[in-house]
Amino acid sequence: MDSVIAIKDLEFSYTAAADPILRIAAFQVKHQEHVFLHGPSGSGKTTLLGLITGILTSRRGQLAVLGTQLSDLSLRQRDKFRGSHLGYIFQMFNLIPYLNVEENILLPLKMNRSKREACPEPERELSELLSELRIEALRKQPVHSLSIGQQQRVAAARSLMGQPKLIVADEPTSALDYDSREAFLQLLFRSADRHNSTILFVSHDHSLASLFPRHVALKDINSAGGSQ
Ligand SMILES: Nc1ncnc2c1ncn2[C@@H]1O[C@H](COP(=O)(O)OP(=O)(O)OP(=O)(O)O)[C@@H](O)[C@H]1O
Repeated sequence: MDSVIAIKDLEFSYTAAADPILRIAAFQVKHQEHVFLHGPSGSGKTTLLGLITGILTSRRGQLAVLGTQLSDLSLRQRDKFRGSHLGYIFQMFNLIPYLNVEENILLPLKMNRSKREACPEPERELSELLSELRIEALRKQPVHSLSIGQQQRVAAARSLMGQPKLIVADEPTSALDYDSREAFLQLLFRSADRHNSTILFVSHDHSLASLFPRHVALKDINSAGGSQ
């Protein structure tokens, strides 16, 4: 299996009566690629990530992640699939505010058996991630006491915990200045490469594109009209 994401003739609208927001004839992401997907606000980036992570489902076309057709899975199976194989970083990070840094990073292992099994030495992996993302000194601090940049690195560490094959990131750097974003991405890339993880990173901020070996404009793969 060469493609981590394989889309063919995918079509999606939020309601049956509405015009499609996404109509994608073909889009593939290969193993260990770092892909930057950009498009203006409202163009459908988050919707596409919702489909790839199995939070949303499409009635038309094919969408395979790691060789599994998501439409073949029930809602419960999709939740399990996401927990087992994906790591994600969202705009608001979705950290649990009253837990400390290490508790947040270890959460994917608590929630998912496959990730637990992929990680026989959780303490060692935790220490490596804390060190790689330069947050060792913060490990016992509750996340609500951290700066945005620190929270972002905790979210990145959590997304890498349990060696997910695919990491999807939805504008996780929007609150940072350019230098901090670049430094964060370099850390994320290094950590992902060490874990052999593939990255799909979406943003409306085109200035980050040059940091990625492959960039894709959503409008170039999406033939639906919408607000692009
Ligand atoms: N739950 C929903 N129900 C109906 N329409 C929605 C829903 N979520 C998003 N949309 C619409 O789908 C379109 C695409 O939204 P989406 O959030 O995917 O865009 P985006 O490119 O991620 O935008 P941004 O960069 O602002 O986050 C927008 O027109 C939006 O209004």
